[in-house]
Amino acid sequence: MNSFGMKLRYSTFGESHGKAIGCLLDGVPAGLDIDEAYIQSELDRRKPGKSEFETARKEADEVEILSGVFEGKSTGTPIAMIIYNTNQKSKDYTNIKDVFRPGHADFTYFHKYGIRDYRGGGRSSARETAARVAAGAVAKLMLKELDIEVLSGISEVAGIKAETFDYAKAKSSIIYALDADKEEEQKEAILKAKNDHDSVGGVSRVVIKGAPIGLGQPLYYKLDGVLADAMMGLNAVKAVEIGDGILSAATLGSDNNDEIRANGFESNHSGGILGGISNGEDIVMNVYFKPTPSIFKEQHTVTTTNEEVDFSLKGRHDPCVAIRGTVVCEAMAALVIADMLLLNMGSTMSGVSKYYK
Ligand SMILES: Cc1cc2nc3c(=O)[nH]c(=O)nc-3n(C[C@H](O)[C@H](O)[C@H](O)COP(=O)(O)O)c2cc1C
Ligand SMILES: C=C(O[C@@H]1CC(C(=O)O)=C[C@@H](OP(=O)(O)O)[C@H]1O)C(=O)O
Repeated sequence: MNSFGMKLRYSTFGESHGKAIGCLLDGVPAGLDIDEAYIQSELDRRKPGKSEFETARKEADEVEILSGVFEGKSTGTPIAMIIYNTNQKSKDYTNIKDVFRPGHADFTYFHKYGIRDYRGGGRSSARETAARVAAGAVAKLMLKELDIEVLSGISEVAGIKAETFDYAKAKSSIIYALDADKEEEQKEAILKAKNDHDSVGGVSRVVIKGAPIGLGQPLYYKLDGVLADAMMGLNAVKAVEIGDGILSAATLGSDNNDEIRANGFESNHSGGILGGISNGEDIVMNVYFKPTPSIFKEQHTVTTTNEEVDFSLKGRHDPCVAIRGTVVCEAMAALVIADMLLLNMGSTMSGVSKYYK
């Protein structure tokens, strides 16, 4: 179970090698056009097995809406969506039945729950993120009505950094690369690691365009805090930056401040958030993914009875999880922004009257 949000609440269910995964999204206002083809197109962007840069597990990720939608519109009741698993191949995982993969959640899940669902990591597999993308697609439909867009792409692979950020181009790139000049080098780094039975990390850059001034609560439930929580809650994410992020700790105030003119801000070092509240500029984040833990090199580990063993893994794994992870970052960002918008409707009297008119 995973949930966040004050007005727009969601949770997901299912395991990677179980029958199905899915989500329950509660709080979507009635009357929203639910474009099922759009929801499916978002799932298609994240689904596994599309290229050599991803896991070889092939899932169609066809989404079925079970509730909360009537004659193409949301009814204001919980929206449930389901995606059946079709390509599990659980026997590939029998050799990790009693051993913990270094870097994965196997060790901690076992010690916490005393149960070892070794079938592809069970609940801890990022297969679950398909359900997040389905929920996020509905949030994106809400945002579209308000001309708010969430975009993303890969800015970095194995330390090879993009110098330009072309979100339109990223949509057509097989690895969602933001910089056409760096794309080949980034692809080579992924394939080299894959051939070496290894993996690489990467960075997703996410931008939210068109968000109004005023999203986010001061002091608690801050927009930057909630966005960071949503991103850190994703599998393999190890750091999140808002705006200039880490760099800002090494800059002078005079360089870091975004000076203000009558027609707006002169720069956007803050990444569109001041005091936990959106300032009307683009909201910009960098989300850092570690290298895929499941690699095919021989490694030291221990068994469930704490015996030391050397083992080699089978199964189908992403050589760079950031590639598909970037689509999930967009979904999570959309859910946060939609939640903040709904929350804002009650933050002023005019918001309240507009909502209930
Ligand atoms: C889209 C996506 C795909 C992933 N694919 C794999 C994979 O194929 N193999 C793997 O071992 N980990 C994969 N991961 C990462 C693991 O799920 C993650 O590292 C694991 O659950 C442990 O959690 P932690 O890294 O957050 O500590 C993927 C993550 C994401 C976001
Ligand atoms: C199946 C997907 O990705 C999976 C994410 C994942 C992991 O450990 O996170 C491990 C691999 O699969 P399994 O759970 O079978 O080991 C990936 O193929 C998916 O994204 O749909």
